[in-house]
Amino acid sequence: MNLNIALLPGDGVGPEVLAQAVKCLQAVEETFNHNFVFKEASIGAIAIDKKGASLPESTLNLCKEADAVLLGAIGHPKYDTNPNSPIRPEQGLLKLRKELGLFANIRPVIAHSALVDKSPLKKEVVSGTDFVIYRELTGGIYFGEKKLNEEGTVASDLCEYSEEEISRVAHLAFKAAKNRRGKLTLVDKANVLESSRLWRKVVAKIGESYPDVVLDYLFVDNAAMQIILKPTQFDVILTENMFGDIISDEGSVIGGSIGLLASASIGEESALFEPIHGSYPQAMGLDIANPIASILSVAMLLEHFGLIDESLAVRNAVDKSLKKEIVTPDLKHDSQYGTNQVGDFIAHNIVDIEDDFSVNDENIHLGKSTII
Ligand SMILES: NC(=O)c1ccc[n+]([C@@H]2O[C@H](COP(=O)([O-])OP(=O)(O)OC[C@H]3O[C@@H](n4cnc5c(N)ncnc54)[C@H](O)[C@@H]3O)[C@@H](O)[C@H]2O)c1
Ligand SMILES: CC(C)[C@H](C(=O)O)[C@@H](O)C(=O)O
Ligand SMILES: [Mg+2]
Repeated sequence: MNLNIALLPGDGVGPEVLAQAVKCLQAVEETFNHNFVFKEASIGAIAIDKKGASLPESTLNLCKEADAVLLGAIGHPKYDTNPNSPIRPEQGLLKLRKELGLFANIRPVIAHSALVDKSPLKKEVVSGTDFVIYRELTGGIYFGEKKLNEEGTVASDLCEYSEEEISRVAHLAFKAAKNRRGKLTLVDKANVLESSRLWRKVVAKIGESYPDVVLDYLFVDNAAMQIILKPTQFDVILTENMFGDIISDEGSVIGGSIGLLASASIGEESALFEPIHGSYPQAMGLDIANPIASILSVAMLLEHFGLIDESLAVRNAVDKSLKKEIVTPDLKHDSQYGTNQVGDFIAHNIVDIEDDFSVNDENIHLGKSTII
């Protein structure tokens, strides 16, 4: 397959983890005889420094022309410590999501069997966790009207949703639930918010056309508790933009590190793949950031294009690194392995499943558990 892939390394550890993802894509390209063309562009704080804009026009155009976008991370402490800065790295990512129409953000949360002792939660709580969050990505409070009065003493952010915005992501979530274990949980705050009540109405109506899927509802405060109390109860979680942002970072604790959680952002015509974590500025240049979230984003990219064996090959290589404990210090505090070595190990272990006799049933299950 020929694929044009736009690479946006971004800030902090973004370039370091993205480099490992690219190594893996190159290994897939070679092993399975594909042709991937990579073109790089800037976004975030580095783009502000270089071009005066967090999403330069040239970057946006490159992403629009590409088959897929692979992003590292954005964000810089000089903006985090100055929230009043009129120009911010995050604006670049939000604008990119909006311009590409990436309305569904898919974030799988899986407790890998080799890591159940690494979570701060008890092994018996996290074992068997396998759910996926469908987060609406281009609406809600992130994109509603923002106001600040002249004195700078009163501010507001509007949380607005239309039926159409809810239904397009809901359909994707129901389809995923149908292909998984048949359960969808809508997470909202319908006891308080009008927008959440609209979510319930629209999702309940759509649910009627998915009779194989059991739909239930949780208020977000309770959901935040249930996710760490009994994560195995979840299959697909559907939620609005901000709740999805928050509960996905919370969910990452289950697997042992946020450095493991990948995501796919899907639109009608574009798709972007990125770790859920940020630019982790404290780790920049130290070769300690976990590259697996970025590498598993590659697995999701390959699945998106129907390259299932290829995706499985990436997942199996990740699996091998976890089982052999070739991992970064977030998963093993005295680990001798850095970002680059973990990336090298995984890339070198990407083999066609038909030639890999070490693959066992668990690998195959893990490979197929992320349906996008
Ligand atoms: N999609 C994105 O690019 C994205 C996402 C979240 C935050 N951000 C931005 O990133 C900057 C830093 O934000 P933050 O500190 O709140 O969140 P962060 O995700 O960058 O880091 C939070 C903590 O998570 C852990 N962590 C993150 N990535 C890791 C990795 N690859 N390996 C191991 N551990 C990892 C570290 O303990 C870190 O202290 C901010 O500017 C923020 O706006 C960007
Ligand atoms: C950086 C920020 C705008 C972003 C978000 O809130 O969506 C991040 O936290 C994420 O989860 O991708
Ligand atoms: Mg986030």
